[in-house]
Amino acid sequence: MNQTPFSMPNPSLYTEEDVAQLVHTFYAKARKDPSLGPIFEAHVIDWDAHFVQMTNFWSAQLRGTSRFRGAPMPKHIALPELTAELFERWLQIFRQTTEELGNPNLQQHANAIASFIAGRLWQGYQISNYPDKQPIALRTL
Ligand code: HEM
Repeated sequence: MNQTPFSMPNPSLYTEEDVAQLVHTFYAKARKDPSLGPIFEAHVIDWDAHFVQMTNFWSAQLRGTSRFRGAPMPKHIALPELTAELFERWLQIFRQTTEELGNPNLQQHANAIASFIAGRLWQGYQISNYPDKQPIALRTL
C-alpha cells in the first residue's frame, strides 16, 4: 500500500524505537481485546514476523523508509467476517495507544494515517466481499 496523500513522512521527528514502541504497545492492547484478539490469534501464525512487518509498515508511513513489502488490501479482504465495528474498535485502540505514547506529533500523524487506511481497507473489504451492497462508511473517521 502506498503512502497516504498527506502528512509527509519525517525521519527527524520519530525514531525506529518510537515506531517499534507504537507497534508493540498497540498489539499488547489489541491481542487482549475481546473482539479483535481472537482474530489476530487465529490469523497471525508468526508473531515475530508480524511485528517486523508492522514495524516496517509504520516506519514507511511515518519515517519514509522503504523496507515494507506487503499487500494489506488482499490480506484484509481475505479475513472472514470483518465489520465496521471491528475497524472502529481497531481505530479506538490505536488512538488510545498513540495518546499514551505522549508524542503529540506522532499521535496526530499516525492517527491521521490510521484513519485514512482503515477507511480504505473497510471500503475495499465491502466492495470485494459484498459487491451487491452499498458500502457503509466508518463512523469514527
Ligand atoms: C478490523 C481491523 C483489522 C483487523 C482485524 C486486522 C487484522 C490483521 C491480520 C490478522 C493481519 C495478518 C494477515 C496475514 O498475515 O495474513 C493483518 C495484517 C496487516 N494489517 Fe491489519 N487488521 C485490521 C486493520 C488494519 C488497519 C486499519 C491497518 C492500517 C492502518 C492495518 C495494517 C496491516 C498491515 C500493514 C498488515 C500486514 C499486511 C501484509 O503482510 O501484507 N490493519 N491485519
